Amino acid sequence: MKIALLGYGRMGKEIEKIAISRGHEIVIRKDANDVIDITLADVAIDFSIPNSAFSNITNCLNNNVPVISGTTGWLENYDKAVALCKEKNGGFIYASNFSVGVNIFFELNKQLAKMMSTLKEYNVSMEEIHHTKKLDAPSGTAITLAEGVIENTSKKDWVLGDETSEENSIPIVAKRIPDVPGTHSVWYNSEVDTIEIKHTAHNRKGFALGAVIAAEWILDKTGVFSMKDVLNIS
Ligand SMILES: NC(=O)C1=CN([C@@H]2O[C@H](COP(=O)(O)OP(=O)(O)OC[C@H]3O[C@@H](n4cnc5c(N)ncnc54)[C@H](O)[C@@H]3O)[C@@H](O)[C@H]2O)C=CC1
Ligand SMILES: O=C(O)C1=N[C@H](C(=O)O)C[C@H](O)C1
Repeated sequence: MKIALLGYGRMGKEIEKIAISRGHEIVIRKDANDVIDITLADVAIDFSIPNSAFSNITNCLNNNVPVISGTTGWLENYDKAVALCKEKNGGFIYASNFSVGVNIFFELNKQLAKMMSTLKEYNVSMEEIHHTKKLDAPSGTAITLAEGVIENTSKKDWVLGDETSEENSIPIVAKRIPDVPGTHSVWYNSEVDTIEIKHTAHNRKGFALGAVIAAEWILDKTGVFSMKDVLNIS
């Protein structure tokens, strides 16, 4: 299939390698303000920057090109993207993390949250560690993890920082260390012990492979989907 890469940075280049190895053709490599004709592509993969993701996505949907977005930090416009996708009968997938491992980790996190929900002696908190070039904090993955806990416990929201006076908030610590592709931990601390679940990405290949698999999957479909649909995780 003919792929448009919207964003040709670290992820765009990693996706290019995997897409070509799976027999696809890259017909557009859009960086910054490049002017493109999106209709040249069968499908678009957006890994750009928080300020650009929404306009990249609307350009695809307005031109009947299905679009995968992995860009984080733009979700204040997510509902508008969903509405446009429905209006245009298009195809759209956003995932804060496209790796198979993290999508399993998301389900594990929800199961653990259910089990911990009645144990009031445990306090939940999270940490995400990423490379120093990352623009947003907390990471999209950490936000999805927090949402998984909120759905299954009495927690109401999350806060960025290591302490919160709000009993109903989940504190998320964001650390920036050179070259770290992405590490996420969820802790339940009590006076007597700690339960920890952790996902460590060793490189960006898992994110990129998941995005290409999602692009292959959405090609003949219309609707708004998630990685859970793509991977058929129950
Ligand atoms: N969902 C997932 O699995 C993953 C998501 N990400 C997210 O993907 C995004 C990109 O990550 P990286 O590739 O590491 O960043 P990067 O900074 O290496 O690449 C972003 C690229 O987008 C370009 N860009 C700027 N304006 C643009 C526009 N209007 N249209 C198209 N491109 C534009 C920049 O010039 C840059 O080359 C970030 O939001 C990051 O958090 C990163 C890894 C995995
Ligand atoms: O910016 C990154 O690099 C990553 N961003 C995503 C996020 O914000 O969760 C996914 C992954 O952790 C890498």
